Amino acid sequence: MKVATAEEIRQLDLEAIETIGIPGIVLMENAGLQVVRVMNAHFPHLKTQKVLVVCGKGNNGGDGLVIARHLDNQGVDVRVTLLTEKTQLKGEAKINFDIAEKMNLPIVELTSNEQLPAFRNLLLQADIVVDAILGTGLNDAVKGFYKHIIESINKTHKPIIAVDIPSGLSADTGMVYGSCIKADVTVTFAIPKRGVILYPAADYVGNLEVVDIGIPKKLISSSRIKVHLVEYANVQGVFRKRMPNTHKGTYGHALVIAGSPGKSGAALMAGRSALRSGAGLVTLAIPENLRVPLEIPTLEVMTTSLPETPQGTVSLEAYDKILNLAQDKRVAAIGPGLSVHPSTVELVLRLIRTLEIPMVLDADAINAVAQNPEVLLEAKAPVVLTPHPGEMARLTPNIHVQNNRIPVAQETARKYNVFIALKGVRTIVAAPDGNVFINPTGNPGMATAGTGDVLTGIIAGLIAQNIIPVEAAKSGVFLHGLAGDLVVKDKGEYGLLAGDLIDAIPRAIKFIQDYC
Ligand SMILES: NC(=O)C1=CN([C@@H]2O[C@H](COP(=O)(O)OP(=O)(O)OC[C@H]3O[C@@H](n4cnc5c(N)ncnc54)[C@H](O)[C@@H]3O)[C@@H](O)[C@H]2O)[C@H](O)CC1
Ligand SMILES: [K+]
Repeated sequence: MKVATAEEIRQLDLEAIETIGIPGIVLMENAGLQVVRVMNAHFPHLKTQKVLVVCGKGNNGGDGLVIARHLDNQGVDVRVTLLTEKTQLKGEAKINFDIAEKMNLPIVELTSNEQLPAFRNLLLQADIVVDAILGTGLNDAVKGFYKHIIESINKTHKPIIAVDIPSGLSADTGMVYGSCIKADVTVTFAIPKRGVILYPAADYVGNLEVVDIGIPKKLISSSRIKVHLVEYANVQGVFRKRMPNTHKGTYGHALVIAGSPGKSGAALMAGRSALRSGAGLVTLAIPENLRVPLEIPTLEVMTTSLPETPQGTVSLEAYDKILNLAQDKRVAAIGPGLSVHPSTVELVLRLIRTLEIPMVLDADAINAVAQNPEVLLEAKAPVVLTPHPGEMARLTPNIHVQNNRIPVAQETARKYNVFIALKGVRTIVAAPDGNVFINPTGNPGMATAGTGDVLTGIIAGLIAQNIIPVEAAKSGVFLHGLAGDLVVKDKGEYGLLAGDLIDAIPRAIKFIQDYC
């Protein structure tokens, strides 16, 4: 599903009105009716409830007036507060105000702080509040009178239905500036806006309902919107049923270059995750000193040892051996627990320049790249990077990563011609062609050591099976989060171990396959 900025949805709205000829008043009517439908679904006893609809001065307020009219038609006890003088209303919002006035709906104009006690009184009498104060037209942090109104609504702890987006939320960034309505249900129109998907703003959304307001689907699919929310249907094609006449060679061989003293677990987890994701074979290339300790726990994963530095990390001297090892592999995962020893860093940079198989770079491989990001432009094969926000910041030192997750990932992917999976709540996968995929799976239980190594192994395991990098990154991130969700369903969030995730991968794959 596409995910819009305020400008993109405005553009779609305009095209529906001007190019297709659907009058704006029709879109607003549909929007209002859909909110009423969702309210009826959420509140079976709506008819016995008192609803306060709080309307701002723009089209979001116009939607509110449509909602109030239809609730009144249903026999609901509805009141409207208009946070502007009626003379300020324009266009469709004014038309709907005039209709509501002629229908004798109880509308109170409230425009100043002196009237806040009257507003609080109305709030006290209400059972449900409809937030139609501000939508995608928000252009600044909410201050003054609007801020007081929003804070009064939040304080009542009554169910709040937000129209399109909770008022105060930036549709574009996922940030909340000033005050914001904390909704129980948000009914967003046509397609979700970035702000209702991304955190921290997503915390204000409650249950998200995406409703059709009559903007033609073809307009949406042909629009230039490049940001998507990943859904089950988008990843099911990656996990197809296997053909009977196949063998482990069919599912590819992954090379994992990882580990250093004290970090053998990272290597092992990446290797096991690649196998759990369906790779036919995995070879773990580790520094010599880890070979014996890893011999027993690796079981299904093969190991091979590499020349090491005096500190026991993989050294530049391993270069020729790795080139040889890469000959019959479909992918190389590089980085988990590798260290940033200068010789190791030099090795990583040389491998990026010369390997001719796709690479998944994580952890210390990303730290190596951060020393010279231009090396990515010399890569001969596709590169997937899986940075957490701290690693991303090392690649893009002048930008605040967490406040700009989509643009940072998108621009870095374009600039260096790589695929990026920027980890964190709502992992962002960005491709060099500008496409961005927001991942909905995962949970805070996964904020624990080693889950990043698991993701690296999953993506490598999928590429080993000839899944193209963008699909491997997108579906790998989805699978990883889903495995975490399944574990949490059984065991709760506390004490989840990365190893639990690895064991849940097959179940998560089956869950995706069976989902309908
Ligand atoms: N295709 C659709 O999705 C449709 C959406 N509709 C609804 O229209 C709004 C967007 O309407 P718009 O008039 O552009 O903006 P708003 O109603 O959000 O508010 C604009 C209004 O508020 C002022 N303002 C902006 N920021 C602030 C602030 N921080 N404090 C105070 N006032 C502020 C601004 O100056 C304007 O006057 C969309 O969300 C949907 O709800 C259509 O109904 C149907 C099609
Ligand atoms: K709103």
